[in-house]
Amino acid sequence: MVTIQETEIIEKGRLAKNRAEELGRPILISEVHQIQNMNPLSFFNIGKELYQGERFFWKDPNDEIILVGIGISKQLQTNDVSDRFAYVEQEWKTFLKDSIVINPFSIEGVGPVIFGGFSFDPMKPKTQLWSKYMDSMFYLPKFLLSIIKGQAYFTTNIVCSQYDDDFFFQKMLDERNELLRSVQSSNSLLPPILLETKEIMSEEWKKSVEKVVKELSTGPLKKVVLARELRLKFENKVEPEIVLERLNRQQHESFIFAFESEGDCFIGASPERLVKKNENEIFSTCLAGSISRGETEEADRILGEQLLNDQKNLIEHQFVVDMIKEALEESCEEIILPDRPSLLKNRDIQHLYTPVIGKCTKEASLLLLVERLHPTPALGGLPKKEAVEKIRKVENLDRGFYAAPLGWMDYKGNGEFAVCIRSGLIQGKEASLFAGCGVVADSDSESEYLETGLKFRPMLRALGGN
Ligand SMILES: C=C(O[C@H]1C=CC=C(C(=O)O)[C@@H]1O)C(=O)O
Ligand SMILES: [Mg+2]
Repeated sequence: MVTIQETEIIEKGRLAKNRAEELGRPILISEVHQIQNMNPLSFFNIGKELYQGERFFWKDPNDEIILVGIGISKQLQTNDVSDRFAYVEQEWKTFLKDSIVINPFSIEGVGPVIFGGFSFDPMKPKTQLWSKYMDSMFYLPKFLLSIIKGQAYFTTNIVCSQYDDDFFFQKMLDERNELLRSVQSSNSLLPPILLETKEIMSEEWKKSVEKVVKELSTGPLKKVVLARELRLKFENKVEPEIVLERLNRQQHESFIFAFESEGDCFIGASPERLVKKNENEIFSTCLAGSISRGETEEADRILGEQLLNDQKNLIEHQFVVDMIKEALEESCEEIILPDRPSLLKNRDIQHLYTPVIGKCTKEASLLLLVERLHPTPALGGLPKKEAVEKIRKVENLDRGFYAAPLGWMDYKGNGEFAVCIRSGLIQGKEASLFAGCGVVADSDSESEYLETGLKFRPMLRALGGN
């Protein structure tokens, strides 16, 4: 059992209350404790009863940073399309001002950390599908479990107003202790039973790929990523906890994420980083160009070789490399990347992969980098603006958070965002899965269709499909 004994919260709470009174606005108190290790999935599960719809889960491919948030102590969100990145940045800064942070550890990902993201295209008319999610949406959790390079930390965030008394702080601490006490209880959840899989407008989708291919050889567009949807029906309500546990097991070398909102859950296992910032160190990833995995080691190696030498895929990949390099050049003093892609192999698919590292200038904040990079031509196309407009026009899909940046940022400005592909939206007894592919002048609609089929597999398997 995990317990947190000593606590400064009550004492500092009085200080925060006075500060709130003086300034006439709520003040954040955040307290960090080092704790014994606990299973992050079990921690996510115990929030189920009291905090469903108010949880998030994040794990990077190397297990270096795992974050699980439960309860919402503050939301930063807007549907205003202008300057949404700067808006979140500004709101977060303002909110942190005058806060009281009790954190003896100088490591990333502990203390006040917000988690969330930005929808793919705020200009695309919203449908019912994503009605529970805003275009920019972040949570500061009440309770955050951070497992950083194997060591567990627990952050309690309390937003206190001038009207809060000792009783209020004691209540939060009781809530925390209750939560930590129940970590060991295991719940028996029903695995999803898939009843129906429906491809949404797949023939129309192939036609739009063909149409875009024709335009690519004549107009200014060089690449457009087109996505499609699978709608699934289940016998019972799908439990995100089980899906998360399976994704974590089946796609362990990916970013594993879940982001709940009012009963819906956006969830997935993405192999693609958008950007990570640790002080002035920047890491990004170019991932585009795909082929299937082989049944045997030899067959797999041959497929990999084929991909590494395939002109269509190399071009599809190079657009991403050029754009990411250019976007980072604006804010980085130094950028290092290999001159040829290597292979990144996931369970169902292999990709062309180019990692990028850089050293950014002082002015470059994480969200500024996210704004510059999103969407890379692995998700949008090239040129960026024209490609996004094309997608808005021809795609019969409300992408919502699919292919969008989702991740975390701490109070020191460090953080990481993944590109949320290989993902789906769970809604009670139904779910939508999304997959897209880079359409270039040499694309063939049937092969692109099959490629998206491979990209549905990780989510389908985790949801009990084949
Ligand atoms: C858009 C997706 O994948 C991107 C990432 C890697 C390879 C891709 C490709 O080869 O087309 C896509 O650009 C998706 O999985 O939905
Ligand atoms: Mg492709």
